[in-house]
Amino acid sequence: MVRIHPSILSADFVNLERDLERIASADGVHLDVMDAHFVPNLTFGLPMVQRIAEVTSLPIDVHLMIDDPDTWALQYAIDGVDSVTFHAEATRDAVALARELRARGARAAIALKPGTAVDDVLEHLREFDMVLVMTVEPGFGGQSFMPEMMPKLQELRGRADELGIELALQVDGGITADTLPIAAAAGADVFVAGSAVYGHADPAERTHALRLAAAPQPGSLDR
Ligand SMILES: O=C(CO)[C@H](O)[C@H](O)COP(=O)(O)O
Ligand SMILES: [Co+2]
Repeated sequence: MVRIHPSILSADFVNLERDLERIASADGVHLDVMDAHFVPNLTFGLPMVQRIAEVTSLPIDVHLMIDDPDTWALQYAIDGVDSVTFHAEATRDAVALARELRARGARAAIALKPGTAVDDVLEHLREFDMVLVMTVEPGFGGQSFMPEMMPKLQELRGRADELGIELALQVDGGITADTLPIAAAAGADVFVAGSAVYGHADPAERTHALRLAAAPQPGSLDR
């Protein structure tokens, strides 16, 4: 099943409740937590995630771009948070952290920066509910999609199919109505979009346009 998860990174933080209502037809909302250490940008932390969880009924997908998620990620497994994603590059023991997140009722997800290979994740694929393949360098919205990440998606989807496990494959960075079908064809099924949704006057319409872009076209060989 295709899922569209707008990122509020490009929303109006002063009118956030209004901007959340504008994406009511989405499947989830993606919250980018950045600490100005793991990535060279600073956004928000747990108090903001807690408050958003109080005002939206959308499942929340937290993307932690922070150092030391082994220490901090569990705090984000609160009511309303569907999945917590931590970066492979920042984590000491990804399997242990994923198990702890699951024990707390959150879906566990691991993210890979563009320069990070899939090998370690492939070895432990059953431990994760979702893998996030970054299609930009994490830190900022509005960057260009990296099509060279598609083999990672193909490899992950192939291994998940071999193992017979349900694995969500998320892409984040530069997703538009033009790039989404490329990622979908490579095996992605959860699509994060920040500027493609909130960089336009009508985020509801843009959310709908992304969903249409994800629908298999007649005659295509897409999954
Ligand atoms: O994790 C992120 C950046 O590190 C954001 O989720 C992502 O970049 C969304 O922005 P856009 O769709 O504009 O690329
Ligand atoms: Co993100």
